[in-house]
Amino acid sequence: MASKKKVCVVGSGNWGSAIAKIVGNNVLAQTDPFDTEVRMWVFEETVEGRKLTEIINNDHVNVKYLPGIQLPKNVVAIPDVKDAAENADILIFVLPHQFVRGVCKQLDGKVNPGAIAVSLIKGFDVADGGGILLISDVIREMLKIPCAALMGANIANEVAKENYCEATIGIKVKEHGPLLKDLFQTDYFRIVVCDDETTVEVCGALKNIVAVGAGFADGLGYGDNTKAAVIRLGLMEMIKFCEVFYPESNQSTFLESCGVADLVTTCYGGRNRKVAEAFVKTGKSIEALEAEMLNGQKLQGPPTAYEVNYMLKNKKMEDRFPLFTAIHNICKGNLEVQKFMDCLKNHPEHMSPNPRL
Ligand SMILES: NC(=O)c1ccc[n+]([C@@H]2O[C@H](COP(=O)([O-])OP(=O)(O)OC[C@H]3O[C@@H](n4cnc5c(N)ncnc54)[C@H](O)[C@@H]3O)[C@@H](O)[C@H]2O)c1
Ligand SMILES: O=P(O)(O)OC[C@H](O)CO
Repeated sequence: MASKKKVCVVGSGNWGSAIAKIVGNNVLAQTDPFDTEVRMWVFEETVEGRKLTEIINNDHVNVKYLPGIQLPKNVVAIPDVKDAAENADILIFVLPHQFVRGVCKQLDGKVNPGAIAVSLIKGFDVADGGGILLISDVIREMLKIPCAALMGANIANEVAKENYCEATIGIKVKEHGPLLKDLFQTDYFRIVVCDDETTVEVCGALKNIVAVGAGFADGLGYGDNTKAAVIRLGLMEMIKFCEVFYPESNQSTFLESCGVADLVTTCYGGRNRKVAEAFVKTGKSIEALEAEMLNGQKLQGPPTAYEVNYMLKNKKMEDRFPLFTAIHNICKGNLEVQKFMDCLKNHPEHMSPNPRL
């Protein structure tokens, strides 16, 4: 008889904890093929005098990152990532993208060579030579295991409350589709599997930049029509980005939850939007507001804007992506936020002749 598949969640922030709830319940309901214990790596910290791992293992709540939500008792918090990942068959990577290399370094040579990974991480990694890497590429290259991606319109607090939503799993290895769908799907979290893993992941990363722009528009006092324009121009740049840098990309993937749906939800309900609005209204730095407003949660939009700009600048292509470029420059203090409206008004999408006619 084949041994049961052991699952490890690498990360335990807001989304990491919400997904551990789903996966913990799903493995209990499907003891074939899954082992009933789900190990969750927790970056240890002290919360009100107690270790966070101790709180999660005794009270079954991540009081810091997902307060008020009961985690299943079979989700076991472990402070050492090597112990958490030991012998795992499925590794779910779900941590802020700025930490992924450091965590993979700790896991180097320690993961089961037959394991598969799935990345829920939104962002890029800057590469030598002026380019960027997908986070799944970093995981594949550092751990030498295959990696899928799960992205979608999934604000963690809403998913944790079991409000209906959808997600997209992008795979490169066909057999991973049904297994991962069984692991993640519930009646309130509906999954579509597609074979365009790259676009799934690129959408998840880029929409966070657009969400920062949506927050700027909100902070400047504009209404929903303006935000819709930010979303549309952002979407056009996302599509162009895939056409230019990932020509194998399939445009129909933008219609999955990982595409337009995630863009919309993030531009209305996400953390990037919220902090960007406060940036305009308070004049404080993004870093200060992240610390002040998010209680340890991390923004992905501003670092992703930097990573994208790093590549665009190196390739002398900033002017082809003026929205992404302006958002990065505003975050860095190189452009006044009031100039954001000029960026929208003068966007090449409005120039004649219309490139699509
Ligand atoms: N929160 C959401 O609604 C949501 C939804 C979908 C996808 N995502 C994506 O999931 C990924 C993880 O997001 P999240 O919301 O779970 O995290 P989060 O924003 O809650 O980040 C906090 C986590 O980072 C950990 N951390 C802090 N310092 C660290 C360090 N030096 N090294 C390693 N870990 C450290 C903390 O312990 C905590 O677990 C991100 O890429 C995010 O874009 C988030
Ligand atoms: O809160 P944000 O802005 O990090 O966005 C959360 C998720 O990515 C939405 O799917």
